[in-house]
Amino acid sequence: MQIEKLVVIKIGGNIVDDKNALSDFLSTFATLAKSREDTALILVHGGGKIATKIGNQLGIESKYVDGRRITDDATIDLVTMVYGGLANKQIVAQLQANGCNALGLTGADANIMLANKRPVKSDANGNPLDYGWVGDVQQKGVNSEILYTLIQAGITPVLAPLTHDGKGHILNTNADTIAQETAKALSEKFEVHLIYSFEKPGVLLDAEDDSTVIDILQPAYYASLKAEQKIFAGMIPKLDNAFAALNNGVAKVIIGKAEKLPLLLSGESGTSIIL
Ligand SMILES: Nc1ncnc2c1ncn2[C@@H]1O[C@H](COP(=O)(O)OP(=O)(O)O)[C@@H](O)[C@H]1O
Ligand SMILES: CC(=O)N[C@@H](CCC(=O)OP(=O)(O)O)C(=O)O
Repeated sequence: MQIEKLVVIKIGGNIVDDKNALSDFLSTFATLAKSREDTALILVHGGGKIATKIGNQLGIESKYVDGRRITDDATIDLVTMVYGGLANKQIVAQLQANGCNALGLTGADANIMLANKRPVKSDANGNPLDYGWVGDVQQKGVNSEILYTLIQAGITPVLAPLTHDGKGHILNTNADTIAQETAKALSEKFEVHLIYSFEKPGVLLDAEDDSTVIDILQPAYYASLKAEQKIFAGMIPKLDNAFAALNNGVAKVIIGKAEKLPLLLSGESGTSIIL
């Protein structure tokens, strides 16, 4: 059967770090990957929490500015090992165990994602802000041809949050951005849906109260909730990526609980992001 749809699913760091939640998620993911012949899946994983934990064990301190990790020389080695190795390969092995033919990739593999090292900027106080080895994906930096070929061959790509600069350096790129860029690039070839799955049931009116899920979020409402600081931290880059995806050809974006993956796909759970 012709593949007409693609769902890019991002799984957040708190699930990647929770053995039971991850194993349940991957079993459901594999079932979905096998069951819908006209729909392909790509999995993008985070892993920030594990990198922070292992960094602490190794004496490498984690520092974030605006939801992005400051990535010095020691940190890029750490995240290359954790995202490109431990997290990616454990996920791939579990998908294989569930009968899903997954292939784990960083952005350097098969030149999947080219990025530019983020230039040093000024912070709010006028001091230099150097993110280190953090990459912003280049325009047309996603190798959609190779992802398309893999999908057509029945392979499920599993993407780690690492890119490369084409000059031999690995760069650290937020996993929400990897998912958005992948979804955007492939929307030239498929109808693409983007799902941000994490430990909460959606975008919440009160981040501490799971019963306050916002069903539909549009840009003006987002701006006012952000101004009131009801949306903060990692949810800001996630939503910026969600709106960027919709503005660039992605058909649908849903944010919700990893446990509810089938219902997120059918739009029966989570927050729908709408322009
Ligand atoms: N309004 C909100 N609704 C839900 N989560 C929110 C909200 N505002 C901030 N957050 C925070 O954003 C986090 C999700 O972003 P992030 O930590 O980057 O997770 P992930 O690893 O899944 O991308 C949540 O765990 C929560 O603490
Ligand atoms: C540049 C940057 O911040 N990269 C992220 C990549 C991992 C990630 O995004 O993981 P989650 O989805 O679990 O947050 C980081 O190192 O934390």
